[in-house]
Amino acid sequence: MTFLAIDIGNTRLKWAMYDAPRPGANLLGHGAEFLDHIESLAEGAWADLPQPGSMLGCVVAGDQLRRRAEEQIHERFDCAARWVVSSSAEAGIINGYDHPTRLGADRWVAMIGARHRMLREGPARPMVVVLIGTAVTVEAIDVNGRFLGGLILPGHGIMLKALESGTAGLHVPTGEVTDFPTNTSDALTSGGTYAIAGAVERMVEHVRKHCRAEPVRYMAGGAGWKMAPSMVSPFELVESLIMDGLLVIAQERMLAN
Ligand SMILES: Nc1ncnc2c1ncn2[C@@H]1O[C@H](COP(=O)(O)OP(=O)(O)OP(=O)(O)O)[C@@H](O)[C@H]1O
Ligand SMILES: CC(C)(CO)[C@@H](O)C(=O)NCCC(=O)O
Ligand SMILES: [K+]
Repeated sequence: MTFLAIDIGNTRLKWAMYDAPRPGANLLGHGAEFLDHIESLAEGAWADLPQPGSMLGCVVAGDQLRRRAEEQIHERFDCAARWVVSSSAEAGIINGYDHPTRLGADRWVAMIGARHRMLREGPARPMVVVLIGTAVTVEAIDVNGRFLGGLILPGHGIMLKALESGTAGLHVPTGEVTDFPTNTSDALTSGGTYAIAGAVERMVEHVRKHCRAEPVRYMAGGAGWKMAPSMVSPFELVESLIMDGLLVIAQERMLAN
């Protein structure tokens, strides 16, 4: 039974079609569209896909974008649109947020995907899970799968836009990440990169201290590959963390029915 997974972030919609709703399923196709281009999905990227038996997605871009995606799903496929809502516990993660449903669904799903991956590879350990997209999020999870809390910070693009709009002289091309930047481009690019790397490392230290163990470290998101070389503690780049989480949830829900 084929399965369609969709992740609607604040910049792009990512989708992936699998041959079954279970972790490790074979990928039949995948793609990403900027949010302005959602209306082209049914007649474009999805035109030649097989019918999904079911779908599951996560949305952080708001109700209007969710509805625009649902129109494309219903235009092209004969399956109900279902979206993950963060809850107090699901698929091995316990939600420590003050208001569990206010936690971004992308963060929730990524943690579920991460926990499942870690347990497949070895014994349970605490985790730090980082998403590097439009915004950056840094989650702390203890050895029992309890989400302790997380950071939200501006992504690289938003940091640069904020500096450009708040100053007179900071409109420059993208630079290189260097230890000692000696021009404006390199200073901005390195500043943004190390702001993210530094925040992430603080969370790694918080988890080490609180959990008294070395955390497993995973990162994902469209700009993850750009950040990976600049991280302080090494992070494993797992591009599919959100899709993996959607597969885990879809399988658990099927087994429960
Ligand atoms: N050198 C860089 N290092 C880190 N991030 C960068 C860099 N250059 C650009 N970015 C930013 O990374 C952000 C994420 O890009 P992208 O759209 O690929 O991620 P995404 O995971 O699809 O985001 P979302 O899920 O929020 O839609 C963009 O805001 C982009 O401007
Ligand atoms: C923080 C983002 C923008 C990251 O994509 C998203 O997860 C979101 O909109 N979250 C809702 C607020 C929260 O998670 O506390
Ligand atoms: K995202």
